[in-house]
Amino acid sequence: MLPHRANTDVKLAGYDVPKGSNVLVNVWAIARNPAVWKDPLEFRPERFADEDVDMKGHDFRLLPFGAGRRVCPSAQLGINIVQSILGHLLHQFRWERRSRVDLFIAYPSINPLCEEIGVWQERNRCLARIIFGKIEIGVSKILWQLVEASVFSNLCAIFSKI
Ligand code: HEM
Repeated sequence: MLPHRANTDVKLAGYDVPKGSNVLVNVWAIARNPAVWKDPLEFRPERFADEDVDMKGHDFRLLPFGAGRRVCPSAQLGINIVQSILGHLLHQFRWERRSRVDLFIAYPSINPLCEEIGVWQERNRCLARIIFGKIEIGVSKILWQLVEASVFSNLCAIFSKI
């Protein structure tokens, strides 16, 4: 989330937050808090199917689009884009799942599968790979490229020539 600023003195969870303070909500830590999520380091996306979790800022356990007055105004557009990209990828390419071990995400320094801490994150290793002829591409890598540069159509054009 972007930095927010307290526009009044406020007491939050027992802490005094003076007016004018810059507040950084550590969404990374919330998402990995075992008090919030069961087995938080386990890559188990179906956990979201088991629970009714709002992701547009009403459920503070999951805040991909932030929350409050500065919540992402294009949350629904973002969701639609990601779903569309994923649908195209699943439809157009043959997928293979890597070993079970590779599906786990661990804290940095414990495991080479770690993520770097930063404004955004990219997995060190891919969770799956796309096979296209002799070419293999890590999914995290390709998704990264798609989101960053919107190169999906270019990518398809390139692949169709190989
Ligand atoms: C999956 C895609 C997206 C994600 C995960 C995302 C996430 C976020 C997050 C976390 C914030 C900060 C909210 C906060 O600090 O409380 C934000 C703000 C914002 N996003 Fe997005 N966003 C996405 C797509 C988009 C798209 C497609 C657009 C525009 C077409 C967009 C426009 C904005 C704008 C203008 C803000 C600033 C809002 C403000 O400060 O009032 N976002 N987004």
